[in-house]
Amino acid sequence: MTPSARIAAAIAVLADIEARRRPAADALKDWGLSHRFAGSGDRAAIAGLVYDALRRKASAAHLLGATTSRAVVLGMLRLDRGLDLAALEKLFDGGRFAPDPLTADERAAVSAATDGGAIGDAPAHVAGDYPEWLDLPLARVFGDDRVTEGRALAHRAPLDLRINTLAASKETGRDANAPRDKDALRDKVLAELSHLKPQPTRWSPVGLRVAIGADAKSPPVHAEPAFIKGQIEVQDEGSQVAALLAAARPGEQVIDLCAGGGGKTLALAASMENKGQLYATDLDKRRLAPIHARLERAGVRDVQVRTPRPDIDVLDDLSGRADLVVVDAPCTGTGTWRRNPDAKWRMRPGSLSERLAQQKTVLDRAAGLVRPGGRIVYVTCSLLADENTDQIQAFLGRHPGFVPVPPEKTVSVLGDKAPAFLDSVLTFPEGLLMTPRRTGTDGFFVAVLRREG
Ligand SMILES: C[S@@+](CC[C@H](N)C(=O)[O-])C[C@H]1O[C@@H](n2cnc3c(N)ncnc32)[C@H](O)[C@@H]1O
Repeated sequence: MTPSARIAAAIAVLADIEARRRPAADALKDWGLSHRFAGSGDRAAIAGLVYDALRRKASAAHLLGATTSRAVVLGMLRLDRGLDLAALEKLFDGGRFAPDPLTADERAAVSAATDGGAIGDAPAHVAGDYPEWLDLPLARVFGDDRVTEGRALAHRAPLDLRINTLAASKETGRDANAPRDKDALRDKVLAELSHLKPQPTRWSPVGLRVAIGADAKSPPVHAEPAFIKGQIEVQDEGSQVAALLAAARPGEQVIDLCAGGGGKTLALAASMENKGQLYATDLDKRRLAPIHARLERAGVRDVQVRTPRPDIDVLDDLSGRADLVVVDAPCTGTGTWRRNPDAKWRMRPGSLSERLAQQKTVLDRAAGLVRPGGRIVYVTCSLLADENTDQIQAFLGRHPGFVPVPPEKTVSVLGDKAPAFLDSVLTFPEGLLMTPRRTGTDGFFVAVLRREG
């Protein structure tokens, strides 16, 4: 397909998303099924256009003074990809598979935008590309910075990988993860993945980052020998750091209460160097199911999966015994808008209240599992105070035996990176917040709560 035809296809897919209020992934899949001639490169490019347009939906529509899919794609190409009038006229040339030529109004609008994507006097939620109803909640956390925070959330996310240090002992046969074995593994993985040009991540000592171009597909990491051998996992650096901040130590009794597919469980198991006991559970057994294969592949030996059962508390025997309970809570996911731009516009106030109730339930359950002197680590991938600091304040009100550990202490596990990390995050008495703008990661809130002995 020509670049123009790909743009026309992206406009059609966006129109379908809007008209039928359906998820972008479904609309893209249907488009692929009804256009079987399109190759994988075409599909990736069209998906890239659709997701980038969703990322910049409000500012692009504002630039063009219209909310049609055509306006949003055109605005995105100008604001996000920096195409000037001449380049856009070449693409919108009215050819057989191309979008219609630009109108006089469209030409004027795209010419008015400055390079770098500024759009003048737009209100904060438009310039920051987020739903208007979230302006007040975001202003509460970020103040005037909410526009730049929103802009950073409207960029494409890189692909982050976590090196599984447990694979080092699998390779060497030695039980302990000696630092030299870990270094050797990292060098080996870097060499094996050199075609992806990975770079070490800024904060996580076990992270690698792969940049993804505008029209490029995410590389098929699952087919890499390093992945098959359990040496790498796909995990955003923010999620890696959240797991590191939990500071699970070898020999501890740790519960991962919202384990889902096991992303954090695997990282916690690596911190524990396969020593101690990690219990993984989730409310939803379907979400938990993939964890078994992932644990196997990663060479994790110290995890017991406790699959939920109706009318039975599968953690009953652990009451008041855990050194650490990790609550990777269900949340609105506002910190992951870079990866899910579709979710940004689909989010409704009702889903926030639902998540708040779930967070309260799961935090209260965690409180009953921690031993005196033990800790709860509460994590969300949300930016909203209601789900983060407010939720923790309310918890502390209900459970006066817990105290928050100050972020200055929590970050010490990052070693020599701790001071710069602390300067980058937003800190609160209850915890800390990473954001794409501040830490280059997805948005993650982390609170550590110690049960007094
Ligand atoms: C953010 S996801 C977990 C992601 C996972 N930890 C990972 O790193 O891949 C939140 C999880 O909480 C689970 N959940 C919701 N309410 C729960 C509850 N009351 N108890 C336990 N898990 C719950 C959901 O099913 C969902 O899998």
